Amino acid sequence: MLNGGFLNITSEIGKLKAVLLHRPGRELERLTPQYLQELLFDDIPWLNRMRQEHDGFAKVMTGRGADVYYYEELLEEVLKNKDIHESFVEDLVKICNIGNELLEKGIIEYLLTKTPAETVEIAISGLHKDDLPEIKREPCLLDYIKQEYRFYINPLPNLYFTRDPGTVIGQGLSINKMEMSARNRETMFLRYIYKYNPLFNGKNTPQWYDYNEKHSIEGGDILVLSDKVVAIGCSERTSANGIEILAQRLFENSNIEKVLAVKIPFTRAYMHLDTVFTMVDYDKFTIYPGIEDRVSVYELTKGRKMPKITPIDTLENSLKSALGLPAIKLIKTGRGDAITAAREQWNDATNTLAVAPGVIITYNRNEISNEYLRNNGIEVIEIEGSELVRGRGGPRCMSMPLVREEL
Ligand SMILES: NC(=O)NCCC[C@H](N)C(=O)O
Repeated sequence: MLNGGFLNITSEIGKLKAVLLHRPGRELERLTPQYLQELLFDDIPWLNRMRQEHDGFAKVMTGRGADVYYYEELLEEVLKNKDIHESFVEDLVKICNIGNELLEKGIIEYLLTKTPAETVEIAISGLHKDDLPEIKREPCLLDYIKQEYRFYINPLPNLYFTRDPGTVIGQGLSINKMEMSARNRETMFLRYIYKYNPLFNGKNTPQWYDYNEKHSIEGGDILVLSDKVVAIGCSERTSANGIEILAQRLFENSNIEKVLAVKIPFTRAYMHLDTVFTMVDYDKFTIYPGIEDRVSVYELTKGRKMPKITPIDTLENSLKSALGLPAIKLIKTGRGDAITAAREQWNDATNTLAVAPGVIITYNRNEISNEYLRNNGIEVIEIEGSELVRGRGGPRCMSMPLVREEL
């Protein structure tokens, strides 16, 4: 097995040492009511306030001893190499499916006049049609038909949910295949960072999955429960096929011995497993009440070509056996009250991020759930999130842990 990389995640709760974020930028100012649904938003955030809130989130993590890295900075470092810049620009235009060769060529030429920082900015916030200087060419039908749509390169307003495009499992990295096309390009950025940024030490870091694969897997569904067990939600975003493939690779190439496939209802309100269930301490989880009875759990272990599958009766039993614990505690959001829980789950009360065992970050707006977590012995650090929450994600969604202390 390869050894010597920087990445190391063997639990959900070990002290957080390094994390990858994206500070919301101009891409959020390119959301319009017309395209909200397509871009997976429910409302239009106020960017300045959102950035303040995001800085507050980052500050809590640095205050707790974690190094904070930003997508935009790691990618910019990589693009300082001229050849990599060139290949990135070509891949960027290719993945956007613009569909007219001359136009694509013009956009590539334009982007190659930009500095690495400017290219990163355009790659994330999009290329508005008005920003492209006139290219000498005959107009194509696309110019007329798609006139209403204002971008050659779409903005990526969901990039601040860094949890989803990539996941560190053990000492390796899964570059995920997004189910939603609005988010596909995010994974390509991570691939460049993994391959070329020395921090990721790509040569010595195994890659478990790639965004070019056929079956979707999104990071919000992957919970690294221990150095031997991973839970993966089968959801609106993560396919059963993807889970099987990733599981078998982990069994063959890492220390992981068991994958719990947790099928949750396929609906936007519970888009990923971490929107209804997160780990908060050695033996404690927070859960959206009622979901325990609507999930089915399958234990996957190493098979000859594909994993062996054993259905397990309850989520609770699967966790106890996987973690080797006599008992676990499921702490219900909204103190178990159906209306409070539904309201607070929508605002990501269940989507907590542990910075150490029993110490979690949550949004301050979820008052009842936060108080109930405290009553159950959890230290809750609250952050502002009135604007951040409008993209439908909480502290766990907004972070991609790179290194945690071993338990
Ligand atoms: N892990 C997560 O649940 N991430 C939240 C992603 C929200 C984003 N608007 C999306 O729909 O993909």
